[in-house]
Amino acid sequence: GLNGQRGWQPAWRDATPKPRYDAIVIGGGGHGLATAYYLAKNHGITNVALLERGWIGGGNTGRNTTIIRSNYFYPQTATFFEFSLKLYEGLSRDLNYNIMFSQRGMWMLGHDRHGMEMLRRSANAMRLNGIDAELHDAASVRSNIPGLNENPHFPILGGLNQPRGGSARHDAVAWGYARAASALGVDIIQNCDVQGFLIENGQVRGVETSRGTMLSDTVGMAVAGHSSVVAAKAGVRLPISSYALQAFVSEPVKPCLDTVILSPATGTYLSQSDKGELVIGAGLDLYLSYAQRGNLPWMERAAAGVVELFPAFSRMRFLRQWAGIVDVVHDSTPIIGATGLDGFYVNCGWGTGGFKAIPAGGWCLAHVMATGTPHPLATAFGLDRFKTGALIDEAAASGIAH
Ligand SMILES: Cc1cc2nc3c(=O)[nH]c(=O)nc-3n(C[C@H](O)[C@H](O)[C@H](O)COP(=O)(O)OP(=O)(O)OC[C@H]3O[C@@H](n4cnc5c(N)ncnc54)[C@H](O)[C@@H]3O)c2cc1C
Ligand SMILES: CSCC(=O)[O-]
Repeated sequence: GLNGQRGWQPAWRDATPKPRYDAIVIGGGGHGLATAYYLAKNHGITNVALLERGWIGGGNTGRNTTIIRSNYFYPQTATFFEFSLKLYEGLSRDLNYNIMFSQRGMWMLGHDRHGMEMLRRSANAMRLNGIDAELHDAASVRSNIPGLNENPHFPILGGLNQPRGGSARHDAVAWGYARAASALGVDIIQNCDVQGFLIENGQVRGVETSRGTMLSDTVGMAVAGHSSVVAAKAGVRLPISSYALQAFVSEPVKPCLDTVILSPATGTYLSQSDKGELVIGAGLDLYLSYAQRGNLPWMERAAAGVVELFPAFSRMRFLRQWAGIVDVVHDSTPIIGATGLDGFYVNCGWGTGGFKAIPAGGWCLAHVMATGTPHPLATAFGLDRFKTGALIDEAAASGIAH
């Protein structure tokens, strides 16, 4: 076995449910796993159960196109996503697990004067928030990204680069948090579907699951596209609509693209994985759905967008296509915090852009579960903003998938 241990050691204990925990986290994606880890690491709460109805990382965290960036507009969101990026920068060391975070830069392309105006606005907002941002003219974009098309339909007028942006291996983020949380005492419990809540006088007392009842006065939920469905079991309504967001990978080829590109006008974003596949994203399905599968119209549109940018890729073949169910909210800003049911807290509303938020999202959900008060970075992300109207409209920065 490894390091002289007896036999093969799993990365995390496949724990047997206990009747009572100090905290329960529902959802074995990145946000749930990070929450469980930070409950133990930051707050010393180790008698924690992480409940996942399938396998950890099987939801959006294992299905996304892995773009990490922090080019948001408003101080609240820019500060939050920049904190997340900073956590990502030290995460392999913190978890002692190589998440393969590659700060290869992240380019947003400007194809017309409106697009360039948006990029200038984004760059100014980033610099005002102390975030690295570089505006480039067309010649500089082309010198940094060889092979871009001379395309009259989508001319390259310029681009915004965030040099510290990039991508990471999504499975490794989930597995790294799971292994580190398990080592601190967290019970990782897979194949455990949360089917109901125990509630007494407005206070959560536990959950009913496919593997029995587990008691706790503190329950956190991070289930992304299934947030409305699960919260409804606790009598909590969330302003979330669930859509399928698709992604694709091509057959693996030799290294040909060494950065991350988002092209709002073509509705395409792409990078090249370490295995050599082009990782391609496109837009949301325009109808509500829980079907984690792709369809031909988006494949055609994604292929068209890639070829408009890189004609040389027109001979490549798609290898796989899939979808995840994303949790879209009206202002494209997350919801982290209390729900009105005492002891029950949520982390959701990430829509198409919550992979980059996993470290900070877990950090802040753990904080409010441990202390009962919102983390300073998440005070603006409360559910109450949908009553007060204090929305933070990040639709323009939250990704190009809307
Ligand atoms: C195709 C695609 C591309 C994307 N690209 C990017 C990107 O490039 N950059 C970026 O920042 N974001 C991106 N995202 C968004 C990002 O993937 C998500 O916002 C993020 O992964 C959400 O993490 P999570 O832990 O909240 O949810 P998930 O990883 O979906 O985990 C939720 C878990 O909850 C479990 N669950 C659900 N119901 C129950 C229940 N009743 N009981 C127990 N468990 C339950 C599910 O099985 C699931 O494993 C993309 C998403 C998709 C689908
Ligand atoms: C799915 S859009 C990717 C992102 O948020 O950078």
